[in-house]
Amino acid sequence: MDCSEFSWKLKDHPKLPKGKTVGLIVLDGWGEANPDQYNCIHVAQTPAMDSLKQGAPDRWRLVRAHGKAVGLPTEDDMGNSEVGHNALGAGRIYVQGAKLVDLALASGKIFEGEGFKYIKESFKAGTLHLIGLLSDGGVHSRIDQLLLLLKGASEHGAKRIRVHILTDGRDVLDGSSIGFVETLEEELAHLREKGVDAQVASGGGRMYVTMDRYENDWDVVKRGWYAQVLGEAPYKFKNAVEAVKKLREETKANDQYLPPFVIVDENGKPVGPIEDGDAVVTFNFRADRMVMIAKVLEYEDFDKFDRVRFPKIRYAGMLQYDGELKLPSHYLVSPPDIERERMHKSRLSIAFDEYDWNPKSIQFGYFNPEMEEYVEIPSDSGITFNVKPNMKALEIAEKARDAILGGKFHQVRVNLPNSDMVGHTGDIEATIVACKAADDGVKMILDAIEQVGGIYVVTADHGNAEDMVKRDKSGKPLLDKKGNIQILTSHTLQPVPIAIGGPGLVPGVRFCNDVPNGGLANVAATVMNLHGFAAPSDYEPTLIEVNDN
Ligand SMILES: O=C(O)[C@H](O)COP(=O)(O)O
Ligand SMILES: [Mn+2]
Ligand SMILES: [Mn+2]
Repeated sequence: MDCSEFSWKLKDHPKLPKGKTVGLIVLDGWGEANPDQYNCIHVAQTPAMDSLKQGAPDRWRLVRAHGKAVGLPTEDDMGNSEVGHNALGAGRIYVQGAKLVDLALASGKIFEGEGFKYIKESFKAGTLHLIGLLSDGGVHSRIDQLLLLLKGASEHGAKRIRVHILTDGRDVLDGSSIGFVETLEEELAHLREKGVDAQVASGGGRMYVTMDRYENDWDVVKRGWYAQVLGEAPYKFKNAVEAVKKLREETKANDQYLPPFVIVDENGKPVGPIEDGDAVVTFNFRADRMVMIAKVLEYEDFDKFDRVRFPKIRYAGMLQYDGELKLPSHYLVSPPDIERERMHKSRLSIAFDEYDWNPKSIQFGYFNPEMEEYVEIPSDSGITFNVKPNMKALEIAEKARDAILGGKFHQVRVNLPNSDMVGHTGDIEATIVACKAADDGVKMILDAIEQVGGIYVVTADHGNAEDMVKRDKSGKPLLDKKGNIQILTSHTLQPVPIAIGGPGLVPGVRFCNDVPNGGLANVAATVMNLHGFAAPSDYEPTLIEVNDN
């Protein structure tokens, strides 16, 4: 784009007025699916969301929130917060991290880039360590990418490789980690046949080891540091398959929460602590749960916990995880270059500290600090969210309500996390409570919009709570070997609702019929219209039209 021609200024919408307060609610993990007992949104009392659906048929519709509509490689890829919020904020479909890594691996360019050249310098004298989430979930990482990376690294000179695994059970079925470790072990055995000294060195469950986010709990990262770098953990095993099987049995922990372990040799010595001169790659492409470990691995000055030993390593991320902090400074694949959202309106964003549209899930930061404010409501830490499924929905809704009534902002947007965070625990009863809590929050915010004569937009970033069971192709719940239903802790491929309304909405506004495959990326243009602006021409088209009759 020629910068001299570019202007952030948006054109006026030909028909829609400016000056209305727009309340934008993103329900986290709230999709639309068949109504049955495993659809927690259906089972829960959700009068506010029900009334939006039943109230005005041309102001409620579904939009796509998975697969190619949000820049993911295939239609089998479920949506997630990062890609969903990116699409919502960017108004266009950008190829996301998963696909960028696929392309770089397929073309081999990943091994020619600056990041790989940098770590390669350690291959002669040092060990290559790969740390990341071991599953095929495709949200944070993918095992097939790890296997290609292992193969490519060994072909490019890595002679000693150690893998530090984080078991999933959140984006994939609980218990599936055993199979993923077996697959990894097979590949490591192949490498060993070819003369590469390759082994798993440590591990632990993703929610308990390493993959914390937004500095919620540094102990999570510290446990990982001890296992991966210092070679110290409460559990020691000779091999990783045995480790995962035994820990699941003995501690009754699920894959997400397995305690940290290290692999030791016949003499009880850890096989792969990270030492001076080694190379380290964190192979997750998604950023949010990698920023903290990137800081620990990269920052000279660090005071969140005592690292005991800070090895001199060459470290690269799969992607750069934080564009503002330029963290890590070396990376194998460039992240999506998402243009900043264009919105010249004052706004308040309120989020539970797990997510937000902006700035954390994407690398935007403040557009204009004088016109924006971000509010974070701290989450409960140290518990799984099924214990307190109401979470902070009430506090979030009250903040949003007060901001709307206060009249300082043109736009107040809010993320209600309950259905997603509790849905990930796989606890169906608790998820039903969570959906009701989110709906209560919606009601409070819609009431405030009503009072100020504003406009609301209610949507979601991806599905989760609307389907809590793994199904066969015909939609029938799948049973495990013991005859129990297989609980689905992950997101889904389902579309999500979007509803508009409020006293400030011009009566003729409705969803148009000519965007039948509309997705989350179409929401930005829609919201711009509701603020009285036309969207830029390169945006995905608006979902609304104004009927003058
Ligand atoms: O990181 C997580 O919690 C899950 O892998 C995905 O959930 P999210 O995309 O809603 O964050
Ligand atoms: Mn989400
Ligand atoms: Mn989620």
